[in-house]
Amino acid sequence: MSTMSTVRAATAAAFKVLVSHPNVPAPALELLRSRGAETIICQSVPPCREEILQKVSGVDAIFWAHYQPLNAGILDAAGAQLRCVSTMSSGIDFADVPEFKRRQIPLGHTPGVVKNSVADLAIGLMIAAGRHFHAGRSDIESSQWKTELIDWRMGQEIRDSVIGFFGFGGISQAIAKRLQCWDVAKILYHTRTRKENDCEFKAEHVSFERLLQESDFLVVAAPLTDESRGKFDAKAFGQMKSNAVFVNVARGGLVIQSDLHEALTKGQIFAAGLDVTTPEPLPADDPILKLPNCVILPHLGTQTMKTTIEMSLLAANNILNAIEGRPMIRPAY
Ligand SMILES: O=CC(=O)O
Repeated sequence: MSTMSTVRAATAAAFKVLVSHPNVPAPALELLRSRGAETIICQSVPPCREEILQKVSGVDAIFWAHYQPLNAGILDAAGAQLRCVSTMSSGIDFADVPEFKRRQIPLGHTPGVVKNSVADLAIGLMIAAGRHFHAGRSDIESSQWKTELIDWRMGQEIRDSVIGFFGFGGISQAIAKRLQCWDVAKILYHTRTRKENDCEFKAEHVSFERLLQESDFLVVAAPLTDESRGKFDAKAFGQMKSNAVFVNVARGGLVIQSDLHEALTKGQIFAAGLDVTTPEPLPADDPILKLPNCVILPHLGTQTMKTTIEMSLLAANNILNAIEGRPMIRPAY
């Protein structure tokens, strides 16, 4: 045994980590094990609550790798020795944060590392929705090519457009950064307070009303909270431009989906591109899937191998920091 590994074996106290999904990337599991963790891995896909409740008993840490409720039931089943939890997600709307605070259990998550893959996908949705990717494909399948018409499937261009962001954190800023060379007219954003670094992106902080009234493309990239839930309702869609393209890469809960359906059907707004819906999974017969001007993806924002590995390593490092007595890298509260 090398001197280094002798030291590690002598200093690393063994601790148990419940990993809630069998497909967590190997580098994260290897990192945890290299620092003394015994990993207890749930095998069911989709995750089975009973298996989690049974295996979580007595662990020191929980690596939560899916969007199922993370609440008092799980914390009780783990027991009083539980020292920390990290999700492998940016959003933590499925976690009962007040309960974590009440019990003073550190909770980590993985924002930041998701920004590039989600930003790429958001730009994809802006173009896909603005340029009729969904209806165009259906036109081909139903032999409805209308190239003889000059105004057939006219779309919205990003060039010279006002781009609005609801939320201006890492994801919105990564989109704004990409758009710097797209000749946009203006970048607007709405957050509770002005961001100090907004001049980097030549972005202007505006009221929610101005965001709605002036955006040609409106991108939602903000956490789902009590304040943001249902923010995009009939009243909001009613204030938007008829050429507006609405994109949501955050959470379905920020939108009243039936109101969005109506706005798209009535032509109150031009199109929508959604990576997130209510519910998820969306039933195959949901009316929103029938709309020609709505492009919908099954929550693929972070689904690249590079980002998934980065998320898993950040979640593992959150846990290791807490176990080793340091602050988590990305604490959720
Ligand atoms: O939606 C994805 C995430 O919260 O990481």
